[in-house]
Amino acid sequence: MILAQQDCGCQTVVEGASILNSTACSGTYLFMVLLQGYLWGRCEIATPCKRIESIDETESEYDFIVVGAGSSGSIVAGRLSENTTYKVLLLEAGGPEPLGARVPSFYKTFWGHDEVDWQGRAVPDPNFCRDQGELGCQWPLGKSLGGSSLLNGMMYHKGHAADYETWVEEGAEGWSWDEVKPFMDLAEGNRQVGSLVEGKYHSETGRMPIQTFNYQPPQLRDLIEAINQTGLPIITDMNNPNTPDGFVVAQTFNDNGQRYTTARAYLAPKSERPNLSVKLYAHVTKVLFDGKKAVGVEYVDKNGNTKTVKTTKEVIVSAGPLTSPKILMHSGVGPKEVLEPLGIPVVADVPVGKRLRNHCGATLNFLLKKSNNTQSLDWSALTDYLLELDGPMSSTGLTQLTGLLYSSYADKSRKQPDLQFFFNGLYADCSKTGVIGEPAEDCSDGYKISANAVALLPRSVGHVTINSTDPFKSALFYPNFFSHPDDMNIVMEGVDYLRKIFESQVLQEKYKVELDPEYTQECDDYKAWSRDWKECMIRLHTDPQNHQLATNAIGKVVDPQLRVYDVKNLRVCDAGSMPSPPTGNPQGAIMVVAERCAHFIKQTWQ
Ligand SMILES: Cc1cc2nc3c(=O)[nH]c(=O)nc-3n(C[C@H](O)[C@H](O)[C@H](O)COP(=O)(O)OP(=O)(O)OC[C@H]3O[C@@H](n4cnc5c(N)ncnc54)[C@H](O)[C@@H]3O)c2cc1C
Repeated sequence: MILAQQDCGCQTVVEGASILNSTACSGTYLFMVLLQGYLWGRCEIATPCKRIESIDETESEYDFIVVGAGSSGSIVAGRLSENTTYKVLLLEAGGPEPLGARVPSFYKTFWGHDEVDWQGRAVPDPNFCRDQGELGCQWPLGKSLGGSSLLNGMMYHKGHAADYETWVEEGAEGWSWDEVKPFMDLAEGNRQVGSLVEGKYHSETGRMPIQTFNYQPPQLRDLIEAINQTGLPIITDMNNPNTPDGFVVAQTFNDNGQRYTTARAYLAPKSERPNLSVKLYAHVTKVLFDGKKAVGVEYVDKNGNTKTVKTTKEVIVSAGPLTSPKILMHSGVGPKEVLEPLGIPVVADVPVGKRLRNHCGATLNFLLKKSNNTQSLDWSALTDYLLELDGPMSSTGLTQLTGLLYSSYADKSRKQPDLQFFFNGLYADCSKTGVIGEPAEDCSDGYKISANAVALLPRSVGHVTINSTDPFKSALFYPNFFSHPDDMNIVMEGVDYLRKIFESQVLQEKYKVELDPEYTQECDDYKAWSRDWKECMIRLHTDPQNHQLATNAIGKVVDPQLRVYDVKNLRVCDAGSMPSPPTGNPQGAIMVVAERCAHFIKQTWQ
C-alpha cells in the first residue's frame, strides 16, 4: 500500500540535486520518478518546516562569518548562533541538501553529481590510482548544505584514545582523549545506549543521531559468518575501547532509516533562529585583512556578482581540508614561496597545505557466481521504506559492515588498529520498473561486490598547493601515496585478510565467490595473490579514502584553539585542522574539532 501525500503544515519544496540524473541511475524511469514523488510526500522525510532557506542578500556586517556549511562549518555556525546576541553568517558555495540523500541506500547516488560534488582529482601519479589514468585519483567532495556529510558512508567512529595522544605529541596541547571527551558527548546522540552499546562509552544527549541501520541484507549475515569462520573477531561496538579490533555492523549518522548531515542536525530555519543567516551558492574567494586582522570575506554569488561582507569579531574557514588551504593562500596566508611567484601579497608566511594525510588502500572486485541476479530496489522495498522506514532502502547494504585489525606494523599496546576494511554492494539504489525480481542487467557475469583494505596510519605525506590566482580553479592535490614502503606492506597484509574471508567455505558454498577477471586482467602477468600481483593490484586499483586531513594542522598552521598563527580574528576549523589521522572513519573526530572550535570562540568573546 502506498500512502497519499501528507499535509506537513509547511509546503514541501523539491529543490537541489535529483535522484533522477544521478550517475547510479541515469534516465528518468517512471518508477524512479514515482519513487521520488512518494518520498517527498512523507513529512518525516521531507521535513518542510525545518527547511534551511538561503537569504537573498547578505547584510554589510555580522559578528561571525563561517565559510563552508559542511560537516564542521554547520556545527560551528549552529553552535555560535545558539547565543542569540551573535549575528552569524554561514556562506556555502553549494546549494540546498537534496532530499534523496536522506535515503541511506542512495548514499552513492550523488557522487559525481555536478550540483553536490566538487569531484576532486589528485594530480595523476604513476605510483597509484593507475586505473584512473591521466585523470588522477577520484575524490568526491561535498558541495551543498552538509558538505561531505551529505555524500559520506555515514559510519560513526570517534577515533581511539591513542589517536588524540598522538595529536598532543604533535603540538595539539589540550587535545588528549580526556580533554576532548566532553565535546564528543555534545555531538553524539546515540539511540542504542543500553540496547547495543554501553552508556559509559557513549552519549545519548548530543545533537547527531547515531544508530545502526534497521535493515541488513541476508548476504551480510553470510559475510559475517565467513569472517567468523576465518577466525577474525566480530564485535558489536567499534567505539568501545575494550574492543578496538574486529568486524562490526557500524553505527551510523542515521535516525531510524534516514541520513543525518551535520546541517540537518545543527542548523535551524530562520523562523526558529533569526540571528543565523545562511547564504547558499556563495563562493568565498578570499578573506579580507586590515594589516594582520581578518575583517571580512569576499564572495561571488549565484549571478556572478562579487560581494564583500564584514565581521566585527571573527572569520572561521571550514571549507574542508582541500579547499580551506586554497582560500587561505588566495588571501595571502600560506607559504611565501607559493604566494610570491603568483603575485599574492603575503599577509602571513605559514605552512598551509604542507601536510596532507589520507587513509589509503586498495579495492578488490568479486563476483557472486551463484547469486540471484536481481535488483534490490522494487515496489516492495519502497513500500517498506514509506510505511516503516525499514527494508533495503533504509540501509547501505554491505557497506554498513566494517572491520578494524592490527597489521604486523601496529603497536597493539596502543589499542590503535592500523587496518580498516570496507565492503560494497547489495544496496537498493536504482530500478527501471520496480517489478519484484527485475534482473540487474549490468551484472550479467554474476553479482558484483567489492571490498577494500585500507591503511589507517599512513606514513606517506603529501601536500596541497595552488598554481593560479583564479578562485574557481581547484587547488592541486599531491597525496604521495605509498611513498613510504610500510604503507604498501600494510595494505598487502589487508589484502591477505580479504583473500581469507572470500575464500572461506561459507562464501564459496553459498555464492561461489571469484575475483572479477575484468578487474584483475592488467595484473594477470603475475600469479594471483603473489606479492607482485598484490602490488600491481594496489597501484592499479588504489582506494584513496575521502579522509583527507592535516592540511591546516594544529601546531603547524593553527594554534590549539584553532587560531591561524601570525594573524588575528581568523580560525580554521575542519578536517584539515587534525594533526594526524584518527584510526577509523574521521567524521566523529571532525565533529569534536568543530564543537571545540565553537566553544573556544564563545569563550573568547563572552
Ligand atoms: C564519499 C565519502 C565517504 C565518506 N565516508 C565516511 C564515513 O562513512 N564516515 C566518516 O566518518 N567519514 C566519512 N567520510 C569523510 C567525512 O565525510 C569528511 O572527512 C568530512 O565530511 C569533512 O568535513 P569538513 O567539514 O572538513 O569538509 P566538508 O564536509 O567537505 O565541508 C566543506 C564545505 O565547504 C564548502 N566550500 C568549499 N569551498 C567553498 C568556498 N570557496 N566558499 C564557500 N563554501 C565552500 C563545500 O561546498 C562544503 O560544503 C567520507 C567522505 C566522502 C567524500
